[in-house]
This record gives sequence, structure tokens and C-alpha cells, in this order.
Amino acid sequence: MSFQEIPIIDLKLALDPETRPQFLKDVRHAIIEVGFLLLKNYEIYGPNDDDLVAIKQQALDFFALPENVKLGCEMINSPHFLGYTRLANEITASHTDWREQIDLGTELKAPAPGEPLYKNIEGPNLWPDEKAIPQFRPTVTSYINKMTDLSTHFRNLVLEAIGLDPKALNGYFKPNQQCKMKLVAYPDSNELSSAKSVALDDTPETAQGVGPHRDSDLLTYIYQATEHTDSLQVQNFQGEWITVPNIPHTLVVNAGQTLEAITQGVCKATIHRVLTPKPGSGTRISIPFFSTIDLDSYKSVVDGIPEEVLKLRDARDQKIKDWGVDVGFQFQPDVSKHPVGYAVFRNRIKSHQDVAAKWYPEVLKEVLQEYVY
Ligand SMILES: O=C(O)CCC(=O)C(=O)O
Ligand SMILES: [Fe+2]
Repeated sequence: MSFQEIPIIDLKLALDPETRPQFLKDVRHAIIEVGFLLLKNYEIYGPNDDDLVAIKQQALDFFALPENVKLGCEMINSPHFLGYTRLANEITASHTDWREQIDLGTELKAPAPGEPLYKNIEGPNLWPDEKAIPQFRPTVTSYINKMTDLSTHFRNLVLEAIGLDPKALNGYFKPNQQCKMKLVAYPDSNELSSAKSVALDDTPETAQGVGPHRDSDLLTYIYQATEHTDSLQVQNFQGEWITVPNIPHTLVVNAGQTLEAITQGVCKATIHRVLTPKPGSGTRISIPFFSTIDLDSYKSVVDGIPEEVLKLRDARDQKIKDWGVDVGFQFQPDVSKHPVGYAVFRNRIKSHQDVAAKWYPEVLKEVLQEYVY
């Protein structure tokens, strides 16, 4: 039987030499057999409760801003796929996502002219007008810094858990490695009753907050900021949707396709989705944080994963094959052919086709040909 629940991992147990071996075993199990976990005591390296309250407040304040202020930082104005996406203007698995969000990232310069196009995933943020929401930029910047620290520590623990020396991956990260994050609002089905899709012509009846997908990044950390308990779901390898509980003082952590690719498929980028919140339950706010590696990383799966770990991967993949569940389409990084950024860029194009039509019309055409609806 494939997994039926999401394991809970207590970061505190990594600090005590007595409990560390069991901690690493539990992380190994979670990252290989599930691809998701709930992380307790994240504040040891990451944000504390006050930081979470602060970032949630900024999310609430941002979504409450007048439409024209939000549109002032709309993603269509960013060749870096950063900025605000209005409700129902994003596509996942061929359907509209009934959510509204702002994409943010480590503040970086745009790539120099002549650099490969995919490098444009990095670049400066589009900040909302400071006069309308003065604490937004400092709060987001501080959250990114704290989550970057957490993600650096936790990534090393994941690598150790699968038998790798964390230092073996030092070359995969730049000194100012870009991380991304989003503030996301999912209106409940009552709030959506008269909503119209911008991206396609489907209706809120699909109840798709965000459609089934795998993340493109290394590891994702999701703060479920409202009390909704039945929205985020993970698909187990037999095709069943398992609801991720919303346990206070935990962050949801999941592996992305970059981690899967560089660990030779050992770590699993598991499909997940968000359902539109139940009528009357109010808008769900969630704050995912995406850690990444150097977009230029090429041909570089990590060597030295122990045989016993590769065997666990093979046993899992054999079971997945036997269960025979369709896993859906997505651009997967093939680090032997293209640098990591290539697939990440194409997934952004597929999700935000209006932005792509403005900045990368040629690549959009290619992507739409590769992608069969
Ligand atoms: O809102 C959530 O809880 C998850 C969102 C998500 O999976 C994504 O944006 O990649
Ligand atoms: Fe996701």
C-alpha cells in the first residue's frame, strides 16, 4: 500500500546525538517514500511565531489592497515571472487555478544581455507601492532571509539522510542563491460564485485552487496560514488523494523536481493540489517558499548515493510501476541534456502564458507544441 498519511518530523531531534540517527532515518523514509513531511520546531533555524504572524498580516493586507494597487505590480510587467497574478489567471494541468497570488524572490539583478533566456527566472521583484503597504517589503525580505537559513540547514539534513556528504553539493549553490516565495489567496466557493476565468473559459465548479502538479524547485516549505484543513492534498502512488493536515506550528515540506533530478530519483517530487475551500469557510491563505539550486547546474547528478539508498528508490519505483497510475505531464529537468533552469523556465511559461506571450512568444509557441492538452 502506498502512503496514507504525511509523516511528522521534529527538527529538535536532529540536535541531540542520541536522537539524530532516528531523525535521519525518518527523514529518509519521508523524502523517499512520500515526498512530503510536516516539520515541527522549524524556528530552531527559521522564522518564529511572530514572523509567521507578521507575514500572514502582510498577505491579508496585500490582498485587501484596491485592485489598481495590486495591478501596479502585475506579473505581466516582469520578464522574471515575479509579481501579482490576478484571480483565475494561472493554468495548471490545463485548467484555471482559482487563486490570486504574488510571486516574490530573493532580490537579484536581471541577467546580462546575451545570457541564456532561462536565466530570466531570476531578477528584481515588482514590489507593491510602499505608500499603500509600507511594511510589505521589509517583512517579506526578513521572511525570505529566515526561510533561506532554515532551508539551507534542512537541505543538508536531507542530503545526510540519503547518505550524502552535504558538502558534496556546495558547488550547486551560488553565494546569493535565489529563493522564491508566494503569498496565495484561495477564495472559498461562495466567494467565487460569480468569478470568471481570465486564462481559460472554465468555471469555479472545477474547485481547482491549484491543479495537480509537482514543484520545480529543490525543497518547498509551505506555511498554511489559515485554519483550513481540507484543501491541500497529496497524491499517493496508487492515485489516492491524501489530505495534508493543518497542524499549528508545523510547516509542510516537499521535494521538488530539481531535488529529484539531482538525486537520481531518490527524493520524490510528489504530485499535489489545492481544492477550493468549502463554502463559508473563507479565503484560505498559504505562503509557500521555494528553495532552488544554481540554474546553470548541468549534467550533474550527485554521485556517491549509497547502494542501499538506491535500492530503496528502485523498490519504490517498482511498486509505482506495478500500481500503474498515470502521473500527468510536466517538464522534468533532464540534467544530462539541459541546465536545471531550462525546465524551470518552461514550467513558468506553461503556467503564466500571458506573461510568456509578452516576453517570450517564440518559447511559448514551442512549449505549447510540446504540451498536449
Ligand atoms: O497553497 C498551498 O498550500 C500549496 C500551493 C502549491 O502547491 C504551489 O503553489 O506550488
Ligand atoms: Fe506546489
